[in-house]
Amino acid sequence: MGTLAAAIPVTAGPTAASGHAGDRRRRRRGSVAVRCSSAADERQALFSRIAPVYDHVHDVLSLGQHRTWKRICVSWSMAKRGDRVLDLCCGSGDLAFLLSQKVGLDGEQLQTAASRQDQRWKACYKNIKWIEGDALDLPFTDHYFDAVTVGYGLRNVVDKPKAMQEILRVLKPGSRASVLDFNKSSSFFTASLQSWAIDNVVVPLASSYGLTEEYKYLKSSISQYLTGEELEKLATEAGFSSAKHYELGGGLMGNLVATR
Ligand SMILES: C/C(=C\Cc1cc(O)c2ccccc2c1O)CCC[C@H](C)CCC[C@H](C)CCCC(C)C
Ligand SMILES: C[S@@+](CC[C@H](N)C(=O)[O-])C[C@H]1O[C@@H](n2cnc3c(N)ncnc32)[C@H](O)[C@@H]1O
Repeated sequence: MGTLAAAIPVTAGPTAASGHAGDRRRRRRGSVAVRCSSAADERQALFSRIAPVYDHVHDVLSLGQHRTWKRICVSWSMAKRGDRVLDLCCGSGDLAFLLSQKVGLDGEQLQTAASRQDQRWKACYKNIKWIEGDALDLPFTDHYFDAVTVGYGLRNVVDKPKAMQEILRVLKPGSRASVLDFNKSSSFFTASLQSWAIDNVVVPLASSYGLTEEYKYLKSSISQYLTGEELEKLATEAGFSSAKHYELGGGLMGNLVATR
């Protein structure tokens, strides 16, 4: 189990009710879905250990660039005002908050999100539902979302084809999935630079927070990940009509855009 976040702006009246009809678990209208990070297995426990310093470590290590990469991921999802969107593997919610601003608040505010005590709190964030769920068994009906984002999550799920099939299932026809992650580069130079940066910058800094092993996992997870070309194939084999992987950050990161 892990973390999901759905930004679901609702218009007053019947749409609001139908907005819940799609939930497999049929939550009561106005129910508060509270995000709780499950520590069901070691990988979830790893992210729970990182959570307290997650944003700060990333700001320092990427010189704030991770926020740019996340904005690009959300932009390429084509989420727009009034859409119903999902941020899968949402973690501390960076992409969910960006999506929330994209889709905005239309009409009645239906949900109270788990609040993140942050002076940047915006009214639209009330359209977010924080849900504990499994990317491999999403608690939503078919064709439920106008866009899905996954930020640094697909690399961490144990069954990537199943995750892509679930994303496809919950997307409306013609909608997009935007998947941001580290890039498993085919370039020897880029792969060597990335490996050097993780060994000599990322892990030493993470060690100062007592997170040596956690960030050593990062390197092994990238080595076991898929290249951009393999991610495109993963998406089309799952049933997406088109898929394109774009390199970011000089090839250190990558974003897959797949259209249903
Ligand atoms: C937000 C980022 C990574 C999230 C993340 C994902 C994982 O799967 C992990 C697994 C285990 C431990 C930690 C993570 C994890 O943090 C990307 C930005 C943060 C990176 C750690 C920074 C990487 C820096 C580049 C290698 C070099 C950047 C050079 C230049 C400043 C662009
Ligand atoms: C590196 S964090 C990414 C957080 C956030 N998306 C970001 O961009 O910073 C990976 C997240 O994936 C979640 N995760 C891993 N496997 C999952 C699964 N099967 N279902 C749902 N979430 C999962 C973890 O709980 C963690 O919050």
